[in-house]
Amino acid sequence: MIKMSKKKETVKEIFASCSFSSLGLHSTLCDQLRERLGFEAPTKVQAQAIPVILSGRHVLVNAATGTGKTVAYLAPIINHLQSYSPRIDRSSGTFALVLVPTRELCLQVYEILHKLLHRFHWIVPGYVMGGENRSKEKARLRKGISILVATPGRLLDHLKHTSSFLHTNLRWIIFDEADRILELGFGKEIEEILDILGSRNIGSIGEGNEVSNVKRQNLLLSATLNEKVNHLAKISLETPVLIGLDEKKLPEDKSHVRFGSLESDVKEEVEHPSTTMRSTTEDFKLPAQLVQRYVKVPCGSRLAVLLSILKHLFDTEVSQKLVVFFSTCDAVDFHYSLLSEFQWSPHSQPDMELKQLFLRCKTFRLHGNMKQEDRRTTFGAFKTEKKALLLSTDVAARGLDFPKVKCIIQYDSAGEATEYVHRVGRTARLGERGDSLLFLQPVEMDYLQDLEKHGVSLTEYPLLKVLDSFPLYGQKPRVKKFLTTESHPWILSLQNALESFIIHESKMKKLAKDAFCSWVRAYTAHRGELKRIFTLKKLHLGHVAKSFALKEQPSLVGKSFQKQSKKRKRDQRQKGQSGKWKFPSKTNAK
Ligand SMILES: Nc1ncnc2c1ncn2[C@@H]1O[C@H](COP(=O)(O)OP(=O)(O)OP(=O)(O)O)[C@@H](O)[C@H]1O
Repeated sequence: MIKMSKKKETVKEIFASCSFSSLGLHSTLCDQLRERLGFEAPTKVQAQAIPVILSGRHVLVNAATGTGKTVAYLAPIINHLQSYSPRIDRSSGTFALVLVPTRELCLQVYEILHKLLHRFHWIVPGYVMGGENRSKEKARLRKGISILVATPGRLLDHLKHTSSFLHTNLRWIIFDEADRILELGFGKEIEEILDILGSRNIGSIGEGNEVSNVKRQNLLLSATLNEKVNHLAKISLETPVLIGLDEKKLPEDKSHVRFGSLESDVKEEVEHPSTTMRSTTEDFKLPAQLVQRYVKVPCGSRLAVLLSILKHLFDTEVSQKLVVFFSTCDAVDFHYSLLSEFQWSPHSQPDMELKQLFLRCKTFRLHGNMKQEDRRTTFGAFKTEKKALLLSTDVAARGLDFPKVKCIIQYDSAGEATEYVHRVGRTARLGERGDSLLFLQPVEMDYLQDLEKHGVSLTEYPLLKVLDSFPLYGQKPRVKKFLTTESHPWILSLQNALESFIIHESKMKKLAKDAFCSWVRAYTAHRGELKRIFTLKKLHLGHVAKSFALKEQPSLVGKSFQKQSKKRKRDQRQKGQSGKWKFPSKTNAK
């Protein structure tokens, strides 16, 4: 009963009490929303944004994760394009450009677009993104794409080198997940794109400029706001309508919403944030129904605790879908192989043979070093599963919409609070219930205060209670005796089993060593204030090794470490030269 009314309350908080048609959308489009996507009524963000976007104003949307921002911008654009008379066709080139930070998000937006355009066959959707075949993309651009979804690096490439890419009719530029685009280091590319398209704010965008005669309308969407987003808003939006922003976040003079002086550059803004929209702690928008917890785990027991919690979650809930975030690609690979191969039955005596896979659920992995095709397959497969586990780097943290994910585990801390918010935003979407769990070592507990400063507060996860619930050799541990995690018999036995598994499998040992080295490197890459909390000096590297089930600490000056450093530098050089994928300093991180 209580559950029902809570659900109703959440529905009320998320959805608006109007219909799509009352917002001014064409009836065929409303039918598509209902039939193809199953959307009966608009979310609040959609109800606010759609009429404003239909009116032609520039818009900045700052709304919580999973509140329906994608349709909020796609629907009004389609609505405009379907009404053009005479009808547009492929030969008119591109009318709308949706910029997204990652390839997965590119495909996700394209999929929704494709569904919405089902009955508007003359409006052609398409995408271009890193990792895809350039010549095939060129051919598609030559034929004409009306609404183009793109990652910035590849788009810039085509703008410079694909002469048949027609964009003189361009009317809309949309920055989806703008904060992420900028964090990935695409700021320069974005400015160049705006310049080439004649869409940089120099008073009146798109009017009378040399590139286009079409009146431009730019839209910027972001679940978090910061100085960089602020700068992008300043250079790309003209007197925008702000949606989802609290009064207190607006600049003093609300009648003329401005974003700092046009002469100022990013640096100036960082130094004088008061001249711009305030980027404060309140900028984080989290779904109200999200239950956020942390678990305090000594370094050496981290792996055993992670596996125990996963087992507990998958054993107690039939349809469990879960994402675990790691700091590096190597860590994802190691844990993925471990979970796919590690067999252990707690019911059998240590020397007996009876074994079964420790975690019985489908496990997937996703990170930036995987082949594009594998990334695509994982993305599609995890979406449709009902019971599954995804191990991922931050490549999955932004914008991706995996239906029915019940829990997010941040095994390695996200570092920046914005990243924390985006990771947990993969659950509790659109009013659904969701849990998040953050792993912290005792020396990292100050991170909670850092999150608190951003209005994010977490409660403690009852770890010992969960560990006590596991029967060991058919018996439950005698609860009162074991007051610490590391001395808990379940953890001790599991850790032993993990270590002896790794020591006997040379492939696993290699993966564990590589993961250890990249983990250490990523740990040292925390920046600013976070460096004080996540300090390698405070850690015992032997304990870190244990968290990769290694009995001994691998050498950090050994071959493997040097090889990885060289590979990293080589990768960075290549990425820098091609201007494709640039990541923040966290190595092996995506
Ligand atoms: N009006 C609606 N009715 C029902 N479901 C909806 C509606 N609008 C969006 N959804 C669903 O809600 C989920 C979240 O939507 P979407 O991915 O657009 O959110 P978002 O705000 O962009 O999230 P993020 O900030 O994480 O990118 C998706 O599964 C989408 O299909």
